[in-house]
Amino acid sequence: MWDYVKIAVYGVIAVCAAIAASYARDFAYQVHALIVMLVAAGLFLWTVRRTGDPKPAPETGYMDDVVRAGVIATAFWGVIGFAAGTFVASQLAFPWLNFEWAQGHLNFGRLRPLHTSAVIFAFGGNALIATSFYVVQRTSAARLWGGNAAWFVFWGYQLFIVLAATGYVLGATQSKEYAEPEWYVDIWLTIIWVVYLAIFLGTIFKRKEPHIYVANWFYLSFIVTVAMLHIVNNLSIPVSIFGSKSVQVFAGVQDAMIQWWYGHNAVGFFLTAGFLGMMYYFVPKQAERPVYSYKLSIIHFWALIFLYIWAGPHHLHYTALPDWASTLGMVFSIMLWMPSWGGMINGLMTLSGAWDKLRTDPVIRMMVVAVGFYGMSTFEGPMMSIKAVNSLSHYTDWTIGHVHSGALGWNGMITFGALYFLAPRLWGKERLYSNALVSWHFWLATIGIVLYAASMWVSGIMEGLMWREVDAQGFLVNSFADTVSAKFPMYVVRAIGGGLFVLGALIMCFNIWKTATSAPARQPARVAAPAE
Ligand code: HEM
Ligand code: HEM
Ligand SMILES: [Cu+2]
Repeated sequence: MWDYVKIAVYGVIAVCAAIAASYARDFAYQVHALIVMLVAAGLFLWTVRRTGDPKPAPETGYMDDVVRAGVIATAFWGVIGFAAGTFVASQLAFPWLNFEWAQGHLNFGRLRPLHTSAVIFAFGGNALIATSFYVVQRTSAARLWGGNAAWFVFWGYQLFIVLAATGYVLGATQSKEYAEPEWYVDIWLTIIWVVYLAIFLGTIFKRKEPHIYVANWFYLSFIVTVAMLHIVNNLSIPVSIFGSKSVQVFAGVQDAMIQWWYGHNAVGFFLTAGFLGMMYYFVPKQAERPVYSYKLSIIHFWALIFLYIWAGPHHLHYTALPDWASTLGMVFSIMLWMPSWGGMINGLMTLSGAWDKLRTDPVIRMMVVAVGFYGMSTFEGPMMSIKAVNSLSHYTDWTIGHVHSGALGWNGMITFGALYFLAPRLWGKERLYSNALVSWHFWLATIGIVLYAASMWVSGIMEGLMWREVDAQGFLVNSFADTVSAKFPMYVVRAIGGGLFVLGALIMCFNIWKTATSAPARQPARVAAPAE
């Protein structure tokens, strides 16, 4: 019965998508309609062929297939996103890489959002979904709630990524940073996100462990807040149901404020709270030590989520935003330093009594560097939010350096650590294929980050100072083009740093692949064990 419902739904979607493709008012919309049509038609055929097959007995252990798929997707999108980053970095250094034949598709303007979405949503998002599914099952001693709904979230999310990425290259964008996808892609993501929330909550409700471990608090705040941010920032009215263009509901300074309320809290809840959930599970597990202070974890959780939500206006200093709002954002940003460092201290001190592991275990080294970069970028952020500092740093590469010390150092390294933790366990292996390769990855990535951050500090502060330099008569000394050409060496260094980072990620893919295929096996424990 259920199969027939599915067949009918897939069939209707495929037909509607075909109609939409034929009425499409723009090329991006048409391509998207065709992609949806093909996916729905494929699912239709697949379901038809399997209808009436005897159903396998329902599994009872932890649901790890979807986590395995998530690990592969994270590594895959990571390489794509880092490579895209290295390419756009090279385009800034060598403008001829904006090939004439690819104008309007593969030039910097089109590829930049492709990079940001690939790393944040495809790499980071898959890492968050996969690890949250793993962690919530282990800490609740319960199988994921909702059965195959987890697969819907996984594949639905990949479809979202493909629609977003192809949209950018074909020019469908609502021009809001980190929220570029157009209205129908936003609606699709909303549906996936609601199912994701249901699975996560459902698993927590049916937990056998009375206590809800703090990592789950962080994951939950990430899921709930991202839902809220996504819906409010994407309120828009499509120009036509058959076209990708839409018009934002908010306008002017209200739109800017909503956008940066979203943008800042995307950092706060997507790139921070979710990844803290990761830290709170994987660092203690890898170090084989309990969390340093459970009390601190609760205090810094509430302080963090309460403070983050007010800090958005620090992205709009010296704009049409009222002065008081900008001051409010600055004050909350400075206060945010405290809970951020509370989290960092809790992560680092979890190693107390196990510091020797830094010498022997490259995975724990990766996690410690991640937490260190988290501390650095959450010190730098509050400093940059001070209006006087921001008047220098804003619009410069300093911001880009800040972004990437958080993104590469914190998000990247903690994810690599989690993947290295997960790979042997998910594929039932005794250990990783090679710890030496983890060490190689560690050093390549660390040197890459240092080259990236250092070159951007130099270039950012230099261009900021060049822009404000005036002569005795009060005339500007430098033209804009002077500042651009002065940045050339730093741009080359940054691109080299990016290249090292990609190389490290490729080594990780190789290591995980070899772990899955040829590391010595271990007896897999597939039944739900007590919370671990
Ligand atoms: C190989 C690694 C990477 C390289 C070479 C790289 C390079 C770049 C470049 C060249 C830009 C554009 C800067 C500009 O417009 O001046 C950029 C922007 C950005 N990247 Fe990356 N990136 C890398 C990895 C990552 C990762 C892992 C993340 C996030 C998890 C990330 C997040 C971002 C964000 C959020 C922006 C926009 C920053 C802003 O608008 O202020 N990047 N990246
Ligand atoms: C206490 C924590 C933090 C504070 C107060 C903070 C503050 C700031 C400030 C003031 C800016 C510059 C705004 C501008 O001049 O345009 C900024 C930009 C940015 N920060 Fe942070 N930051 C923090 C942590 C982080 C972390 C941990 C990450 C990444 C994981 C991050 C990612 C970003 C991104 C992506 C931007 C660029 C936004 C854009 O213009 O596109 N921040 N942050
Ligand atoms: Cu912010």
